[in-house]
Amino acid sequence: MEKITLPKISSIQGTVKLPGSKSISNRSLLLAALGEGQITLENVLSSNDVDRMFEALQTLNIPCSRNVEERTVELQGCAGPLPNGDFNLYLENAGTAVRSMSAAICASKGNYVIDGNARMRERPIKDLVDALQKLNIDISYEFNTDCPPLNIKANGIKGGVTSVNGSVSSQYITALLLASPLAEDTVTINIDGELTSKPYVDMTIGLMKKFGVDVTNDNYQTFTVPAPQKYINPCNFIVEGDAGSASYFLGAAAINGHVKVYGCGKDSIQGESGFAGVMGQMGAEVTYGDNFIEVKSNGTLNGIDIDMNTMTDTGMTLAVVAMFAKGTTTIRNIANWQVKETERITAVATELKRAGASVEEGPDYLVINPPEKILNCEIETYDDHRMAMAFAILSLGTEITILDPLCCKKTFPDYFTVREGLVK
Ligand SMILES: O=C(O)C1=C[C@@H](OP(=O)(O)O)[C@@H](O)[C@H](O)C1
Ligand SMILES: C=C(OP(=O)(O)O)C(=O)O
Repeated sequence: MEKITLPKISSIQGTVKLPGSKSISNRSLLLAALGEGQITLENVLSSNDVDRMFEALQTLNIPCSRNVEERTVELQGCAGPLPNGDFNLYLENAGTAVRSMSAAICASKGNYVIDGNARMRERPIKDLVDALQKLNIDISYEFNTDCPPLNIKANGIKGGVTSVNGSVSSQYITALLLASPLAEDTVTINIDGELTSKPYVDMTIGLMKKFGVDVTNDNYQTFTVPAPQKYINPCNFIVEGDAGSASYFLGAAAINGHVKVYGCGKDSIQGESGFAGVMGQMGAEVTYGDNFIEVKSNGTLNGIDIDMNTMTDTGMTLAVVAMFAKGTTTIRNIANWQVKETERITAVATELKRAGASVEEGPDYLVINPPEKILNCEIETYDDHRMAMAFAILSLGTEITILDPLCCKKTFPDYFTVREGLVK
């Protein structure tokens, strides 16, 4: 579909059963593959990012089967490193899959190529490669670009001390952590600079614990993973609903409506679940339950000045909600938005301006002043699922056209259908 024109709507109302979290689906698939025993994963997301991870496990000949309708995956783990051999893995633009697989495969023995689509070939991975090279792993770039494709001549991980820049992506630290129990000896990871997106590292450590492995976190500056340790698969594991996907409905409800999302609640392991709290700070009525989050509009939203480093994905939803708030919204500490699906600071600023806002764009911040009236226009999405999903919220103010809306298939293929069921 080339574009979708969304008519102006007055409110958004209803309940949503959330699709599984992309981050938890991809972590649990890899953990299950490394773990000992048979496991059933439930509520696994079906979307490009997770499909590529599942296919990679199939390519590696890991015994696994999937029922997409029932959202389940059955898998027999390797009880240690992934299979040895020579394999090429294509992971499209799935950062979670490319980064974690690049480190995990180093524990095996063989020649592996890890590649992605054109945008993935522009997304930096040097910090992770440097950190792996410091552990004496033979990993290099196919084209000398500091980006995938990567060539890995894997011969196990000995262990030892490494360091990694923490300011570009937490996924590098997640990748090192997930692979470290497979080493022959303890791995110590020192973080250079301030670690970005910390809740994603907490998620990694929490899930490693669920699969039987301990990590010591010394104030996000040093992580120590005693090795070797074996991952043990629990019999079954339920993937939480995706808090990032929830934000498009909860953000719209904060403007005008009432939405309850199921599958993710007050004890969520996803930092992005804090997004509803941000809506609360702006003036919406918010309830966190055991397995739901509910947002009701309270009439007026006020602009906010906020550090969104811990909610890097839902910060984009906030930028669009800001178009409906009274006063200025400033979103800070978001430098790494530029190395994601697109250069997100620039993309968000450009499209908000197209819809009439006055926006100041900095290297790590956005200042958004909403227009008196949101303009009916065509929104470019830059092959970024979150651009398509977040900018659909503008339909609460005007008819809006979203170009290439199906780029949402990266994490939420049904987004526009589910949204349609809620519009009033
Ligand atoms: O570890 C993860 O699952 C993720 C970490 C975040 O990336 P950064 O650490 O690069 O901010 C986030 O943007 C991404 O969607 C998922
Ligand atoms: C940054 C994102 O994805 P990735 O896992 O590819 O980094 C995202 O989903 O917003």
